Amino acid sequence: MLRIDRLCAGYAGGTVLHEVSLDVRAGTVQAVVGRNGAGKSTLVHSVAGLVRPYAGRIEIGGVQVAGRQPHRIARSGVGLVPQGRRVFSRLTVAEHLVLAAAPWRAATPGGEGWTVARILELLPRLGNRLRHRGDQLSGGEQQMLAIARALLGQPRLLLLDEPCEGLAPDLAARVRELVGTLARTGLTVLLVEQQLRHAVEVGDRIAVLEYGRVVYDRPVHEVRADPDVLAAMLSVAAVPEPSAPRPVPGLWSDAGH
Ligand SMILES: Nc1ncnc2c1ncn2[C@@H]1O[C@H](COP(=O)(O)OP(=O)(O)OP(=O)(O)O)[C@@H](O)[C@H]1O
Repeated sequence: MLRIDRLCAGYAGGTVLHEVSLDVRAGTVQAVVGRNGAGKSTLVHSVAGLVRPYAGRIEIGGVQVAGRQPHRIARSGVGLVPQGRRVFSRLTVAEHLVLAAAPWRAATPGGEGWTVARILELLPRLGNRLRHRGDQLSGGEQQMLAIARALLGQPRLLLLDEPCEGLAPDLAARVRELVGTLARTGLTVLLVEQQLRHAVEVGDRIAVLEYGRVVYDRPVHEVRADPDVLAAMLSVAAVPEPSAPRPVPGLWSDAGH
């Protein structure tokens, strides 16, 4: 569904991604792990059209999109959940959802797509926060909103850039659970994670990016079955858990967890 072939990309300062290739099957989660500065966000931004590749191909559903404008890539079915959530501090949850569900993005008449109602069914906590502004939400709620906003664009491919960053461990686990749920609806997911042990919880394939190069890319069962590889990769990707002051109970539903 997503095929990245020998992608080279970077900034005025130099090349960040060196001939990166990945093949992501429809309805699967491809996790990409790597240290700070390995090029994970640059990869995600290249697929979303925010960074213009120097060379290589990016095919989505067989269509080459590398170098296209970001809005064209979004309309071809790519949703981005950016690092740091990027919700608007002054807009309410309802306003975010209304904007994201703009008419040109409306779900298909057959009801196949994501609607606000379906989103609120999946993430009921957002329904109780409709009048809250972005800056009044917890980190977990902001993350849910960022995912909801991306889903309302009716993506076939969802790009998630470190969605668990800065979340308490239990909330981070729920985000990964949600990612798994979304993949089971048929969505294809490219998930950037810093920690391998989190990536293996949800990824169908795990790739490791080091200094802008894919140094490892295998199905998750092979990663799990090979403790030596796991240890080596953990030393690549291991970073401490983000410290969070306290968990927020009942974030995902009013019935608590
Ligand atoms: N807009 C930019 N202009 C110039 N250099 C950039 C820009 N964005 C990122 N870089 C550089 O590109 C390299 C890769 O950064 P990138 O953000 O892709 O890494 P990352 O793996 O996502 O890191 P992190 O885990 O910290 O988000 C880094 O050296 C970074 O300083």
